[in-house]
Amino acid sequence: MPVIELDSVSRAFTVSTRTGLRRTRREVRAVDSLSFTVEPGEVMGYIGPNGAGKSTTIKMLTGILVPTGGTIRVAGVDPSRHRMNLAKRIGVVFGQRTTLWWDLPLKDSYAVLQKMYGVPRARHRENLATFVDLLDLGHLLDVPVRQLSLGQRMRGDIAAALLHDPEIVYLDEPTIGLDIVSKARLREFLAQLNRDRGTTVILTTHDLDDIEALCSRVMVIDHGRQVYDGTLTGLRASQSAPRTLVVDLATSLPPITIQGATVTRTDGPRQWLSFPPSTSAAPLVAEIAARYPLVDLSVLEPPIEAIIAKLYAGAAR
Ligand SMILES: Nc1ncnc2c1ncn2[C@@H]1O[C@H](COP(=O)(O)OP(=O)(O)OP(=O)(O)O)[C@@H](O)[C@H]1O
Repeated sequence: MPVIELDSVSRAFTVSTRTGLRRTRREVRAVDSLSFTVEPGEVMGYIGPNGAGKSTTIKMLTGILVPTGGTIRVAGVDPSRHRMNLAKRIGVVFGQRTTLWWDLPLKDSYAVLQKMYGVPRARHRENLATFVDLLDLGHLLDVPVRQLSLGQRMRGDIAAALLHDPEIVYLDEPTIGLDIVSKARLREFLAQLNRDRGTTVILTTHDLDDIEALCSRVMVIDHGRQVYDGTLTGLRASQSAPRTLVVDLATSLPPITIQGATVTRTDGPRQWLSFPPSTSAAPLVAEIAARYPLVDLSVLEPPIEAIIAKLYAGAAR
């Protein structure tokens, strides 16, 4: 049974603008007839250009905002009507701002959260020990949040969002501003959380490496409407961006001729062959190996940034 269900969900805002003495009001449809379901344990990337409606969707899923149309169920309940009860079953991390108490040491914030959520002491201790270990928070527990670096604070925030064992976690730009090593560690942690605890994760990000590293499913929205829902592989195929087979031959040769692929570049014994996204590389490799002195090879996928840019541009048109 889905843990998240949206049926024709819309959210409109009335914005007023002033030109000279005239004030005009117009309606902005931040989310427009959105329908989708998420199964328990899924890790879904939720992406779209600026102003696409991602934060508005997440706010409706947490019950902060009420839809102006359609219905939402999260963990079986309407989020805006059961916001307090639902809070015990979800975790939220906003990369841009902390939910921790600025002047308190991390460990005091965690103690407050344990009381707020009514987490049994033994379970709290167990969870805290796990997250302190996995997120390397041991040396930071006595430090007031205001003194933490961005990466340290983010790790602290993620532990805070998970201490009450939520079934669903919404992460809004969790790796924003982090260095490469911190990003990699955070992604590893989230993957492990999903693997070990079956936590459902909805991840909003502009960092497509987050999506590549974590998400079995990606949903793209633009102007409040869904423009793609499926796997990353499917997304690549849908935009028909070609894949590239890079072959290293024993010697420099003129461009090789293979059915179903075209040489786009050569550099000494290395040649780049472009082939359609719907095709498997296996028969091409077999043919090249049979006819040419093949030493090594690799397959390059089209950069995901290029595919997303193409998709956004298409949706905008
Ligand atoms: N409280 C509000 N009042 C008026 N308009 C709003 C409000 N909140 C959002 N909007 C508008 O709704 C649209 C969607 O905004 P939203 O913040 O959901 O986008 P987003 O996809 O999260 O963008 P970003 O990637 O920039 O964070 C935008 O046009 C935004 O200006």
